Amino acid sequence: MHVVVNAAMSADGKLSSRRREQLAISGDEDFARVDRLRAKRDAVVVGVGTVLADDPHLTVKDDALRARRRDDGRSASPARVVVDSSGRTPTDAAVLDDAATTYLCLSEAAPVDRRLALAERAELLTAGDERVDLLRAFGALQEQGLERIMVEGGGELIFSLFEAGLVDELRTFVGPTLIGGRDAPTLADGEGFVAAFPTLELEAVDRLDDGVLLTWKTDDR
Ligand SMILES: NC(=O)c1ccc[n+]([C@@H]2O[C@H](COP(=O)([O-])OP(=O)(O)OC[C@H]3O[C@@H](n4cnc5c(N)ncnc54)[C@H](O)[C@@H]3O)[C@@H](O)[C@H]2O)c1
Ligand SMILES: Nc1nc(=O)c(N)c(NC[C@H](O)[C@H](O)[C@H](O)COP(=O)(O)O)[nH]1
Repeated sequence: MHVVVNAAMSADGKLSSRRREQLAISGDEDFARVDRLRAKRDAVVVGVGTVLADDPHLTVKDDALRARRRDDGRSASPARVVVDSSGRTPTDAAVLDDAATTYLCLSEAAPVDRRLALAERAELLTAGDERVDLLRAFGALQEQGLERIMVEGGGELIFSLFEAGLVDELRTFVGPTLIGGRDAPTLADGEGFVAAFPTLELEAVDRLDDGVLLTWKTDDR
């Protein structure tokens, strides 16, 4: 399995404002790059915080990219995956439409009524007691044939994936804006590391829109 985390952040490292609403940090060029990256992957993963804040669709948008996937015998868009301990994904969320297969990674804490409501629209996987056990959940995704994984956020999930040692590559678009705010989500939130900080190796620096795309490889994979 190969896991690439992709996100856009402001010049001061925020993914959104303290209101946690969807905020376009990327410009057209970066969104087109994200679309090409999606088109190359087997699955696109987000945390439920991102579903609740952004209601993303996570599909490939460009017709030529969709057609190329179909020509290769694949679905037009990769599978979508939501990491959602207690099944908070709304049943009318855009990721649950029929544009692609969707997996919900739940924990044992997800109530039965939520499971029943969501099972009609998604494949349910369970790993972990209170929170989703990401090592087990990603192992289950691999068993489904999902090898090339892209993670699109948010900050809580990204931190946990680094903590679990699951990240191979990190791509961050740093946009020309400053958001600020101690409560605004950053690229990696969660508890934070105090020792054994994951180290990264810089692979590429590319100017894009009015910002910069940084491509990093992780050292410990
Ligand atoms: N700029 C970008 O590229 C970008 C991308 C995605 C999201 N965002 C923004 O980020 C914010 C949402 O991010 P977030 O950090 O609140 O939520 P998130 O998307 O990271 O989801 C976190 C939630 O996932 C669930 N979860 C289950 N198991 C988990 C585990 N082991 N580790 C971590 N989470 C687990 C928990 O309910 C947790 O609250 C929104 O403001 C959104 O607009 C920005
Ligand atoms: N690359 C990127 N640049 C941004 O400026 C931004 N805000 C996001 N945020 C990721 C988030 O999850 C978005 O909501 C989905 O990228 C939307 O995906 P859709 O168009 O609905 O398929 N991602």
